Amino acid sequence: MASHFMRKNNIKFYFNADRIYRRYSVIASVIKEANVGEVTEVKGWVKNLRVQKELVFADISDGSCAKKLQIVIPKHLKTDELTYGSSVRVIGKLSKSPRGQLELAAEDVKVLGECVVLDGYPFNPRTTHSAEYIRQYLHLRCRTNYISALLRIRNAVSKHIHNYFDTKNYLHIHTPILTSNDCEGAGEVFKVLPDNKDTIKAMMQQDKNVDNVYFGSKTFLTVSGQLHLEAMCRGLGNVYTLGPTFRAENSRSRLHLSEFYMLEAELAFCENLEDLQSSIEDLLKYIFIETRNTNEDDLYLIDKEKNKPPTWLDKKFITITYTEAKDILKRKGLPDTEDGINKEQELALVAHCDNVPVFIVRWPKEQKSFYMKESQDNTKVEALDLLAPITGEIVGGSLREDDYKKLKLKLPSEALNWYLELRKFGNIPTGGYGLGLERLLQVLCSVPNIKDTLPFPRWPHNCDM
Ligand SMILES: NC(=O)C[C@H](N)C(=O)O
Repeated sequence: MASHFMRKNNIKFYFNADRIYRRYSVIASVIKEANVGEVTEVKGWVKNLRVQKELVFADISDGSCAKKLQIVIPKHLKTDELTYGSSVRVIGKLSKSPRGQLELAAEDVKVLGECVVLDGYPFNPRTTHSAEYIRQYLHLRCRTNYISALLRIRNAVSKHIHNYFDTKNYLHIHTPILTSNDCEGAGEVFKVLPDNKDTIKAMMQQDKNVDNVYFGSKTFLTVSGQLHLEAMCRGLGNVYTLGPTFRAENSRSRLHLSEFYMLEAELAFCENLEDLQSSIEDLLKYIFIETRNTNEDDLYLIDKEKNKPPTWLDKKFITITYTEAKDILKRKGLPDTEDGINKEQELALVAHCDNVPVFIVRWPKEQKSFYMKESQDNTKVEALDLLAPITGEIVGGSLREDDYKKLKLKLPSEALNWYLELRKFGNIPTGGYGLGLERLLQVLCSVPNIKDTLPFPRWPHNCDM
């Protein structure tokens, strides 16, 4: 449509026979700049449509922010294709509504993509759809307020994480996704094999064991980048990674995914759990505060009642030992479990602490992984779990065993000799932790089901697209 353009203050303006208008801007910047009087082009999806006698009011959103822009359309510009859910391009003059809200008085409206609601479009502006209902439409659900707000917050949180570590001088390390180690030893690895007959045939001529055909040893999707981070930490200092992580756990619970994003940090020269704890607490508070600053509207869109700042933001996190935690649970009369602390018990402990996050420290060594440092009482390890409201466990971490002889005895496989060797050459004490990004989002936004915190969740029998 536009035949020429010109620039003013580095903004492109198009002009054709009868009008000059500012070229397409996302709604976030149109609202932010609020240039009343300017003729502007916007594009987006119709979220609401109210047809009145002379005018049609359409709320348009384009995903760039939580807010919608109201478009005021003279009746003669309304076509049959302009319906709820359709995508549109509108040119109009920005003005203030009688209530002082920014709106666009449409001069030109073009439907870019029709949306035939009767043809099976699953959403409807007059219905409040449940999260379960929306979850059936993974390919369309980013059009809903709930999911779009969560995905904008997810984007912001990952930026805040990188900013935080950048200001603290940590190096961001890309740890591998394909690996031969099962860091946690919990039997939850996905095995990777080539899906190509010729490759398999050629490889099998060298090695008859089908498990070993690809890289010469069993290959898994990573369950944790920790061991690789530990290697990097002994040369680069403080390091972290934020990437996809996989667990073949046969669980469909509201807290589990087969593929999730884990933030893992490894702290150089870290000699006690208290230092590890204060760095976790500092990070979490930073993310919560920053996200409230950057995404207040999105938090409000998700749930204006529940998403008030948590009461614990200005309180110190609580610390109790594993033994004390077990005593508390006993006094509360919860059935005892020999092996660790289950979800119900985790949430009971958080409630006991007035919903302030609580570190459970010094765990029985047989319950934890081989790499954890033995406590002075050698039945325990210097490990921590951080429990939070909604999810229970949100962070797991430990000091790492730095005694060569002890580690050698606990090493689960010779394939990890490289890891053992780190203790031989200029070793340093380190500690680190892993924080699941999706669980963090659950706590931050009060989201009951983890499957709503990422675009395409994977869980057993659910990997169709
Ligand atoms: N980096 C960490 O300490 C996290 C730990 N490896 C886990 O997966 O729980």
